[in-house]
Amino acid sequence: MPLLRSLRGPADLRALPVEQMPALAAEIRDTLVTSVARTGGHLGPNLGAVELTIALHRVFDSPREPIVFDTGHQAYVHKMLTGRVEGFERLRQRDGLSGYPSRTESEHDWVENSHASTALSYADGLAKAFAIRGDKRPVVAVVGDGALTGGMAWEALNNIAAAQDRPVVIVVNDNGRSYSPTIGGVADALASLRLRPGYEQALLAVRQALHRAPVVGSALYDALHAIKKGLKDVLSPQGMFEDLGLKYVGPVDGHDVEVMESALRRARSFGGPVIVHAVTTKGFGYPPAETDQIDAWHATGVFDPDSGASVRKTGQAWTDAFADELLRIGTERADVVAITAAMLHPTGLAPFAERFPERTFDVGIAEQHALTSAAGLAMAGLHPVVAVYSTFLNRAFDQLLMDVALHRQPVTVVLDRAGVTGDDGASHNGMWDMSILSVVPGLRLAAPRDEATLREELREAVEVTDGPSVLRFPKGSLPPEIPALERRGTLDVLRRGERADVLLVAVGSLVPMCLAAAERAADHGIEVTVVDPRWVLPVSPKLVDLAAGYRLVVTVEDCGRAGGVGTTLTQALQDREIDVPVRSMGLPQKFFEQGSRGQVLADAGLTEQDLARRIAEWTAVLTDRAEGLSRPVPSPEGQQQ
Ligand SMILES: Cc1ncc(C[n+]2csc(CCOP(=O)(O)OP(=O)(O)O)c2C)c(N)n1
Ligand SMILES: CC(=O)[C@@H](O)[C@H](O)COP(=O)(O)O
Ligand SMILES: [Mg+2]
Repeated sequence: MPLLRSLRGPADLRALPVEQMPALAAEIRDTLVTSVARTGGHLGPNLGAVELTIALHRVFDSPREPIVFDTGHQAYVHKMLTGRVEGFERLRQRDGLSGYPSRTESEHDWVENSHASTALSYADGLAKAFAIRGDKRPVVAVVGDGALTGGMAWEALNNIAAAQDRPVVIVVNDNGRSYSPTIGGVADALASLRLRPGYEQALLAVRQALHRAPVVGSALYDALHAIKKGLKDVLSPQGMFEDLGLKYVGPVDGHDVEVMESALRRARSFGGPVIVHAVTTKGFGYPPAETDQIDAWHATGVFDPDSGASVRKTGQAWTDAFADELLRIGTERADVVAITAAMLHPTGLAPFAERFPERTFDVGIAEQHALTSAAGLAMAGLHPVVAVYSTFLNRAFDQLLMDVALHRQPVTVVLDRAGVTGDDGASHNGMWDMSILSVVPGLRLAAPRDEATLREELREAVEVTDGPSVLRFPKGSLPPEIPALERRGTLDVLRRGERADVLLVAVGSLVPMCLAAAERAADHGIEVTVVDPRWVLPVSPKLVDLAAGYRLVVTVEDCGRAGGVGTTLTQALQDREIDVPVRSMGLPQKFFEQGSRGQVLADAGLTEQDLARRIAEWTAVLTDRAEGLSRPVPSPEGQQQ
């Protein structure tokens, strides 16, 4: 039986001789490539964490001694070694294996949030709790060099370094990259440490040489001890970590299990906070992932394992349209600058960066800094465009509220992956932005429905000069163009019902579904007018005027219902003392298990069938309450004829 599938858990792994580890690593690597080729996933990061994870589970007794993975996208090997290798057939799929650690999957998994730079804070908390209970077990955190550029990581390090008797082993998995090469002073400091010969390597080489030399017994021990002391003085570099009061072990070859084990055992023996600096290569052992476009192998779709060629071609993506329009704007306006939080390619800023390198800033995985730095750029007369995934904006809410909006600074935030993303699980769905941003005074938010409105609304956003403007669009391919019948202020009328039965306010990516549902409703004699508000914040007075003429208003959004368009429109109607009933459809405030976008939207009842049925139910209730539904279609200015 192959070695990997013979392991029931870490105890079996620890029982194997270290000489078998290269064979096990090769098997794991082969399983990663063949499996992720079928499902898609984070191949590059996991190929880089094979030996490191094997060594961790041979030195530490998970789950009793917690191993916390930062971001968690590199925990596939951890899952394989903790009894879940069979689950990779359905990686990132509904009822399959999560692409991140999952507490419901295994007691070995502690943290399932995929937002970076959190692991050290969890480790700090765990270590403090153990210390309070007089428990001396160590806590291990695996943090990437990218995640180490996030502010929380340094807040945690500041705390971890404060207690020299709390055993926290921090494994820095340093492959020099987030998606792209990691930027900034932290990256440079790691690079300078990385370039120095590793104490562990040298020690292992000396030990192997001595074992071959005619030296035995105490003479061997004395020689080794003397050499270790000498090596330590010469090779063990001083660095930023030791200045902080953290012991430092490394740099060590993160692809050599024996060396990693030695380093981890030494770190464990300290009994206090210690950094093990593992040097790895993203995509290690699979040439396509090591050579061309390493960015692309960070999170890959389905591919041919033999050639590395991507198998599934998708249509033009929302991101591409944004990238192209921003580039055009950048050629027209020298004051427009771009900011990314270590995701230049995924957020579509690469073309802008290529053309305007001096106007593009990669701040590392530091969204909070990105927003406040953008406020600074704006205060000096520029117009920053900050491109982040919707879910990652959450951590920069206060910066957007107080550093940008309070100061009425013209910053444009572009939220890619807004709405349900699905296969990256609960912490990746962009389902929070319209809820949290609806409370920001002076903020304008647009939700384009197609390429034309994306380009148009991006241009409108960068024209805003007295506060933040936000654009949100989903992951994936663009829909066909959706023309408007007419424009009223900022809103587009997309379909006109014969009677003022129902006004359907369709937001962004769900417009096609709403139009289809309106046709279904019409088949049952219910007349539905469909409008796209385009700018959902602030609520358009034209929308309020229009809504006043209908018997029922239904809002549909790919975002949490709390604080969404349904809520803000209801409040706007109340403020005008207009008593038209509003029914809002959106995502329930819950954490969705991984699945396809379609599956999660269906779970939330956001399908044309569900929407048509709900409209029929609501109108039936209203019919029971009132004498009939039909009202004359309101005149263009929204008043009754
Ligand atoms: C707050 C936050 N911003 C952005 C991301 C997107 N993201 C996922 S992994 C990753 C790069 C992580 O780099 P590193 O920590 O070095 O791990 P590696 O992939 O190199 O192993 C980024 C930016 C995220 N998960 N969380
Ligand atoms: C782990 C992480 O946050 C990202 O790598 C995430 O997987 C985004 O994937 P997409 O870019 O495919 O949406
Ligand atoms: Mg990295």
